[in-house]
Amino acid sequence: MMKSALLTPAEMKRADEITIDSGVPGIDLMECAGDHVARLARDMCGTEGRVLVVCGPGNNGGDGFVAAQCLQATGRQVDVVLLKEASSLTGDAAIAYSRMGFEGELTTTEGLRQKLLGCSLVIDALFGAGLSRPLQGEAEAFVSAINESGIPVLSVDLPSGLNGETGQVMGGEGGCAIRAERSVTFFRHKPGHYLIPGRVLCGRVDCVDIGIRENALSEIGPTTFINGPDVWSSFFRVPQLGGHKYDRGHAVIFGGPMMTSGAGRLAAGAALRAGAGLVTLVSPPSAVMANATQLTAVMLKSVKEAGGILELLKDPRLNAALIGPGYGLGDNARAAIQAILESDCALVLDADALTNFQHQPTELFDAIHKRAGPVVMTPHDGEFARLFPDLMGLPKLEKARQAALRSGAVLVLKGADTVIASPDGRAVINENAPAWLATAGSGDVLAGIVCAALAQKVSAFEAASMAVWLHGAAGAEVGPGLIAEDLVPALRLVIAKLVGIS
Ligand SMILES: NC(=O)C1=CN([C@@H]2O[C@H](COP(=O)(O)OP(=O)(O)OC[C@H]3O[C@@H](n4cnc5c(N)ncnc54)[C@H](OP(=O)(O)O)[C@@H]3O)[C@@H](O)[C@H]2O)[C@@H](O)CC1
Ligand SMILES: [K+]
Repeated sequence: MMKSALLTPAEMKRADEITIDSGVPGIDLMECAGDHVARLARDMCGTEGRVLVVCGPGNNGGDGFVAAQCLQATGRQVDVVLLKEASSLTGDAAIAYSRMGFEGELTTTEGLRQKLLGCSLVIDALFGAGLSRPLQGEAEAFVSAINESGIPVLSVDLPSGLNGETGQVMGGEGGCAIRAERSVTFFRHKPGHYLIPGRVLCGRVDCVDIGIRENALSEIGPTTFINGPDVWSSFFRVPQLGGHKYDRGHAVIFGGPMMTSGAGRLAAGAALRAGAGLVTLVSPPSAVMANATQLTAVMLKSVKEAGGILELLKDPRLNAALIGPGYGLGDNARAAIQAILESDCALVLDADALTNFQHQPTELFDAIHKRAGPVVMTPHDGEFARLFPDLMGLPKLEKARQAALRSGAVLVLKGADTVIASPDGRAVINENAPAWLATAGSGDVLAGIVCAALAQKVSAFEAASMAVWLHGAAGAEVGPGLIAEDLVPALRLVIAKLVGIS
């Protein structure tokens, strides 16, 4: 799990301190960091052209001085531009500057524009983890001039202006940040490398080892991770010889009336493909015929109202349920959801199941807190806003964490940078979803996969993380032209690769 840990800038600072306290001089870390920056710079622009290193007043600038020295040592033409006088540098950055062997130039924005003419790469070493406020004045003007030049940028640690914890530009809409082609960070990625817009501003990100002590992580205790098998593979159930379909759980999908019955079918198909031993699609009588003509391995059941649902879920073999996709709104729908909440099975609430409680969210959260079985909620931003309007101004990670805590559910806040947050404080950020995945029915498939993982008795946080990753991987497998129906067969290929039988 520690392999996939993400560190906030404050946690990274702590990792630096722990390493330095253990006897590694800070300047050694900086020299290692700067050396990597120089290597990547050479990678980006080959042997030709002048490199411009733009350095800020802190240690991010220090990495820039080391990179400049390394590049010059290999015969590269390098210019260093300073945002603040060299005499104001302190600590490791001052040491790196003095070792550089040539002077940086303190210049104006106009001077920077002149320097940018004809150079083949800019190294952005203005601000990294120590950015504490929106860029203004000369710093803002420097960033604008670099972006306007159109010259490829390699950012050190983070694109200057980007908040490494939230992935947002410091200062929001009115703020500004570097748009990099590549970024290089140290020891572990930061959440801001994966959260949008940070992910877009960073370009490709390399994470390199600079000698930070691995055991710093156990002291720091990170709570944010990048999603991948490292987070949940020990929970992934592979069928065993001698096993039984009942060992893999029985997922119940509650589908809607005929005209919106497709959503339930997509979810049911996905649940079966994702490994639930049995799947039953429960629907109102009006939809049974439509479902029966299109489904074969999925079992069907017709239930009219909440009383029937209560009765059905008394069977303990039905151990996971999904309600929401295409389900419908209104008093009857709300009563059905309340009936399901009263059962003990693991539960996924999606789409209409969330919208049905937009005017009484605390009623929903109270029911979730009271029940024994786990709940996963899978809202997109619009559904989230209906249940948690007061959290909308927060950065995405914080939003998801607070919503999980308040509701008592594992919260999957969907998007290109889906965040999965647990009420216990853990969160993962997903990064494998292609843009093609943003299409009608895609969320229904995801909800079905979550339900399948819960049916296989995977804990809720790992079930949600696993499902989001499988869904993204299936999307990548299908690629351009993807429609939701394609995801279900693609899951087979993804699972085969995952268990090493491709
Ligand atoms: N030994 C180590 O620790 C290692 C660190 N490493 C590297 O160090 C980086 C972190 O260094 P850092 O902590 O010095 O922060 P950094 O990003 O350079 O900025 C701080 C300076 O900027 C200033 N400032 C802030 N916001 C501002 C604004 N909006 N506009 C204007 N000024 C602003 C702030 O001033 P103040 O807030 O005090 O006014 C301060 O002077 C990290 O990203 C990595 O690259 C690696 O070499 C590995 C070893
Ligand atoms: K930077």
